[in-house]
Amino acid sequence: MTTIPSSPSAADLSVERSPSPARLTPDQSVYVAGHRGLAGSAVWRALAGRGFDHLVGATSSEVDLRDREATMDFVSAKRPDVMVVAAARVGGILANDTYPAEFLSDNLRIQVNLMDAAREFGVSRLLFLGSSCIYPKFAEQPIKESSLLTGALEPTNDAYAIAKIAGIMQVQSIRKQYGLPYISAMPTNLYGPGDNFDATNSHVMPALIRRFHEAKQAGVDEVTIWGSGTPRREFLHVDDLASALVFLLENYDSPETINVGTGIDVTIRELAETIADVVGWSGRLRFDTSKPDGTPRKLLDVSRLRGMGWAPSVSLRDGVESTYRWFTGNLNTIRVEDGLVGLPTH
Ligand SMILES: NC(=O)C1=CN([C@@H]2O[C@H](COP(=O)(O)OP(=O)(O)OC[C@H]3O[C@@H](n4cnc5c(N)ncnc54)[C@H](OP(=O)(O)O)[C@@H]3O)[C@@H](O)[C@H]2O)C=CC1
Ligand SMILES: C[C@H]1O[C@H](OP(=O)(O)OP(=O)(O)OC[C@H]2O[C@@H](n3cnc4c(=O)[nH]c(N)nc43)[C@H](O)[C@@H]2O)[C@@H](O)[C@@H](O)C1=O
Repeated sequence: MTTIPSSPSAADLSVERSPSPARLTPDQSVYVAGHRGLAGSAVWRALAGRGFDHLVGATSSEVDLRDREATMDFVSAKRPDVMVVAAARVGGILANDTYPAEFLSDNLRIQVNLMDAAREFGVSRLLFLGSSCIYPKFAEQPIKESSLLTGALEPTNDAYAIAKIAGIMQVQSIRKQYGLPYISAMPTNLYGPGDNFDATNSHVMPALIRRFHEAKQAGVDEVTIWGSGTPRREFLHVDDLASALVFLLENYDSPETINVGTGIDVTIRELAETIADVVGWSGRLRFDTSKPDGTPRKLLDVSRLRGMGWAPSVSLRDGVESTYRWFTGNLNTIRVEDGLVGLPTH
């Protein structure tokens, strides 16, 4: 188990803090694109908790961000001061592997439309959310931001990764050509309240929370885990993500993307055992190796962000426990595309 690296010296601190960050102030209007999602809803909660009461949001049925005209019209009408780009087509390993055409097309259109509109209609500060899948499949671990584009991508999510890399390039191009302080951040695997708990298209954490819960409810004594259980993943609670993103909006102004994570990873088997223990289920784990493992390891080097003075606060055990409490308290409203055991299909 890797321990979180100690914070570098004060000298390093001066290297990363921007000379004049465009500070966030509660009187500013902030458009959180994707404000109902796992990450977007956490950012919304974090800003609201800091007294931001000019928050702007729209559902995908109100404004389909793949539609350029609708996106331009919305941003032109709202004229936000700040934009957080947390809207995207998102899914786990099987969803990415099954629908690469939509993951590429939808995400390119959403981010291009949003960032073109931001530049055109005077958004003074923007943060684009990428993902740790942008890095090479066999990047040296922990993965530094400088390893971007130094090797082949993981095939199960290369379409999504290319879209995200294009988003980083769009931020850098707007900075270079228009001089706007737009930034991008690369989070590790996220989890927490508001996640997508669909059995097939979700990420591993919500998928297993639901699967162990349903196994406990149904009294079954075996649960299937996809893959071999040997891949390692790093998991950041989404409230820690939101805290990091607000910190970056206030303190970071560089073209280089920046990793956001905990610096600690576990095997999928260890994760499954933790979730089973939290849910209170005991039985046999069966590993279905017909399902893809994906990248063997995806541990981010978070020393730059740590060196700026930010640190996560939610441990994996505490995060799984609080997420499971949220899950059981919101069974009637959680996002699934099929029915939960004992509940009608939404
Ligand atoms: N989940 C994870 O593990 C990780 C996520 N990220 C990144 O964080 C960001 C958010 O991901 P996450 O919160 O997990 O995703 P979610 O699926 O939870 O939320 C995505 C949001 O995007 C909105 N959206 C999707 N398509 C459209 C559209 N066509 N028009 C308008 N809005 C749309 C949805 O709106 P609505 O609800 O109204 O339909 C939803 O609010 C993404 O950029 C993702 O790449 C990065 C690393 C890890
Ligand atoms: C954030 C990141 O998320 C995706 O990459 P990923 O980290 O591989 O995503 P994942 O959470 O779906 O899987 C993690 C591991 O877990 C194993 N696993 C076991 N059992 C289940 C299971 O039941 N569901 C899922 N989804 N995975 C399972 C699974 O086999 C794999 O080895 C990218 O597509 C992209 O979206 C991206 O950027």
